[in-house]
Amino acid sequence: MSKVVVLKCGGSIVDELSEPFFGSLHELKKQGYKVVIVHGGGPAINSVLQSMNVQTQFINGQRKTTKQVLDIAEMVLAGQINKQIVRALEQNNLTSAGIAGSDGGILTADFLNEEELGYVGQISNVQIHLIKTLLDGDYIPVIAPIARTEDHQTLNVNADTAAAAIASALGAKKLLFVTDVPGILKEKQVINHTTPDEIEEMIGAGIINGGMIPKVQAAIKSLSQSLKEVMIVSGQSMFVAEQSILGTKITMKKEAAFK
Ligand SMILES: Nc1ncnc2c1ncn2[C@@H]1O[C@H](COP(=O)(O)OP(=O)(O)O)[C@@H](O)[C@H]1O
Ligand SMILES: CC(=O)N[C@@H](CCC(=O)OP(=O)(O)O)C(=O)O
Repeated sequence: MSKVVVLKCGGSIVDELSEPFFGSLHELKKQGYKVVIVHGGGPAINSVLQSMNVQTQFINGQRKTTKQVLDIAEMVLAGQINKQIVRALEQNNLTSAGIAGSDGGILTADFLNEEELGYVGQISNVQIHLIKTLLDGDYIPVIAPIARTEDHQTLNVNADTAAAAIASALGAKKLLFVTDVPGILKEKQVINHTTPDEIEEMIGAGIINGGMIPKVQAAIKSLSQSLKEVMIVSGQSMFVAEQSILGTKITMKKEAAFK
């Protein structure tokens, strides 16, 4: 298959995707990339839960998911947010098809920690057939982070983790986390380039915290021979500009970035 780029579109930014974001997608397609979008929707789930007076809690970046929370998460992710992104892409002349990771057997998962987290999945297998079929038809697959167990129980999956697993399974050349900050920030400055070792130090020092933690952890886990760099970029700026991508680049080692 031709070159694939996976974009993880954070829930923090889905309402604010702007002209430069769609311009970047057109630019990637022009450069010969097939684009896959995996999206989150944490803030939208929070607001529905709040309107229903249901308490919600995160443990290490994973939402504690009771049966009631699972139903709401699936409704918001695979319904509201998924369709919102497809509509925005179509409005910007990008043909797309919205699906969930639970469709076509894409994401199989085990319970991550049933006792502590409830219906939260840890991905055990990715089946890429449906994604490839859509890419072959020139659709941008837009994937909600919902998985199934081997015996068909639906599970809620952190979207950063889902994007990294899908990028690995597709042998993607690029994985970009599109979020509401222009990259990893240190003393209010964007770090242009960093490595897993430096990231561990920044987590230890509290420089990287909250929602940035599952993102950088997923990024590190996905680095491989085929996926040599992962980017964290803003959904409000053009992240593909004159062949170079703006944001924070994560590679195994510093030198690798200049090869
Ligand atoms: N060092 C850091 N640099 C940038 N953002 C950080 C950092 N540490 C924590 N964050 C937080 O991570 C957030 C992005 O993660 P998150 O809210 O989960 O977004 P998304 O919905 O896009 O996944 C930022 O808005 C910021 O508040
Ligand atoms: C298990 C788990 O935490 N699932 C996430 C799925 C959505 C998500 O990850 O959305 P963001 O990318 O906006 O954070 C949740 O319920 O919020």
